[in-house]
Amino acid sequence: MKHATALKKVDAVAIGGFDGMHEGHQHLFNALGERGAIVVVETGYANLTPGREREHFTTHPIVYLPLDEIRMLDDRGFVDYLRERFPVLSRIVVGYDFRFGLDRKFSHADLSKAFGGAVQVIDEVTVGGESVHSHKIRAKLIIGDVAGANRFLGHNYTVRGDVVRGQGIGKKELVPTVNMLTNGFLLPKEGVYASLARLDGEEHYHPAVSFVGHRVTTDGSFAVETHVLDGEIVCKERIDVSFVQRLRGNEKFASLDALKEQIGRDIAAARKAVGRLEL
Ligand SMILES: Cc1cc2nc3c(=O)[nH]c(=O)nc-3n(C[C@H](O)[C@H](O)[C@H](O)COP(=O)(O)O)c2cc1C
Ligand SMILES: Nc1ncnc2c1ncn2[C@@H]1O[C@H](COP(=O)(O)OP(=O)(O)O)[C@@H](O)[C@H]1O
Repeated sequence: MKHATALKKVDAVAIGGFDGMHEGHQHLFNALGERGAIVVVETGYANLTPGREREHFTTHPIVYLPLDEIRMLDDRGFVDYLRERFPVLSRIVVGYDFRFGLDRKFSHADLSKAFGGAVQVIDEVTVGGESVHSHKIRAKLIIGDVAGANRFLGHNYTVRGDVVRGQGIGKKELVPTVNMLTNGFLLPKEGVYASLARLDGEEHYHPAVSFVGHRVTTDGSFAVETHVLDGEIVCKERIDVSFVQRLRGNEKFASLDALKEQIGRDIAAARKAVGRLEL
């Protein structure tokens, strides 16, 4: 949040790490009123929505607290710390498993006692009978289950980054692709994905197919590259790639022609998966 004056009006906060801004987190945010803010406890390990990426998934202002500043506080110390920053705070929203303080010693019950005001505890949020948590979303991405990760997130898993130059083979001999850096984001398992791409901050997403992995058929280097399905495009600075469905694993082909044929099949499969999808 930019203005210290705005903090003075915040009457409710939701507290947590909030990496992913997933379905469970959204239930907390829904309980915040008009003057509610999100308090992110920054561990430095967020890789689903690193840093300010979280701001794409909420309309509430976000205040970032470094974990080092609060990890040693006891329940009273933590409440004092919050009151200092939010002088008219009357409600704290946390999840059923919220813990804080040294060795995660304190629970929402301790917070309730120390705060005196309202502590609203959100029940466990599940999807398909499974409890939603950031670490489970990471586990799904690592095995390439982007569809499963998306169900937990409640939105398509999206990585953003600067556009970089590729080897220059794609455009000449295969298909044109936008290569990107994905600093800070966890990438799904190496392979080919039906995706949606937003180019240079455009409003809408284009259906696309993305490759994540070592280009074992060509120079062996690691790349995240996206071919947009709906014709010639220009993308110079930034690209957002949302992963929708895994199509296949990374493979080494005997020739560029064999890879090109497979890419043709990937494009057809991606078109089927995302051709008519809109965000
Ligand atoms: C849809 C798609 C699928 C791909 N699949 C593979 C693959 O299975 N194995 C591989 O080594 N490279 C794969 N690639 C990456 C190509 O090797 C890469 O596009 C080529 O090296 C050109 O790179 P450049 O854009 O940097 O010039 C794929 C690329 C796309 C667009
Ligand atoms: N599935 C869920 N149901 C209800 N509350 C949750 C859920 N997941 C997280 N929360 C709450 O959201 C806040 C942020 O939790 P955090 O630890 O960052 O999420 P996660 O457990 O997904 O890593 C905490 O108050 C936590 O209790």
